[in-house]
Amino acid sequence: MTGSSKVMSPCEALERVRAWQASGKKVVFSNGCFDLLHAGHVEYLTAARKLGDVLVIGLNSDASVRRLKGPSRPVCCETDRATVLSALEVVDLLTLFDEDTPEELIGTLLPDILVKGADWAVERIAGARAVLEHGGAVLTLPLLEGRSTSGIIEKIIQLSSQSAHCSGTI
Ligand SMILES: Nc1ncnc2c1ncn2[C@@H]1O[C@H](COP(=O)(O)OP(=O)(O)OP(=O)(O)O)[C@@H](O)[C@H]1O
Ligand SMILES: O=P(O)(O)O[C@@H]1O[C@H]([C@H](O)CO)[C@@H](O)[C@H](O)[C@@H]1O
Repeated sequence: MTGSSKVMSPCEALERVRAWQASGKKVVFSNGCFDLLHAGHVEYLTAARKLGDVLVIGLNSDASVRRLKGPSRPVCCETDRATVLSALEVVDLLTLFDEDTPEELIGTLLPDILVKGADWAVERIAGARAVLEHGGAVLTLPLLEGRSTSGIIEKIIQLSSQSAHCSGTI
């Protein structure tokens, strides 16, 4: 499917997930803000996809990201974040959620495998209980050290203040 056709409403996503599961496919789910995509995201999503047959992403809406990461975030709007993520070959389906956590979405979709990066302890992962109670698995994947969206933002801020000093504008 092309990028845009991978982006669906939660209802459409549920239909697709149930159809995949009915045909014996293992559905992997992960969620996140995915603001400025970096190599850690790509490696993690590639590894997540290999855990099953299809990868479904729950993407935080702009309002959700703002509540979680502060008023200056996200840098990229939800439409752009969805476009970038769904262009990755390893992503099979993407749906937005507006809540603070994907608890409700995961409880509805009931994926076979729920994955987050190792920055999240399993007991803190939203939706873990529902997936485990339904016989699924909850896993964390290693982080690619030194990569983060906030780190990229910090680096840009530092570089711009250095260039401002050099040009004498501050
Ligand atoms: N360096 C990394 N290596 C592997 N996985 C990562 C890495 N950074 C984030 N992830 C995973 O990617 C998903 C999305 O995380 P998120 O969008 O918060 O990335 P981030 O770079 O940590 O952003 P921020 O710095 O704004 O918190 C999460 O499941 C997280 O565990
Ligand atoms: O991009 P992040 O900050 O890794 O994504 C968050 O993950 C939270 C996690 O699933 C623990 O619950 C989730 O609650 C939050 O909505 C973001 O997706």
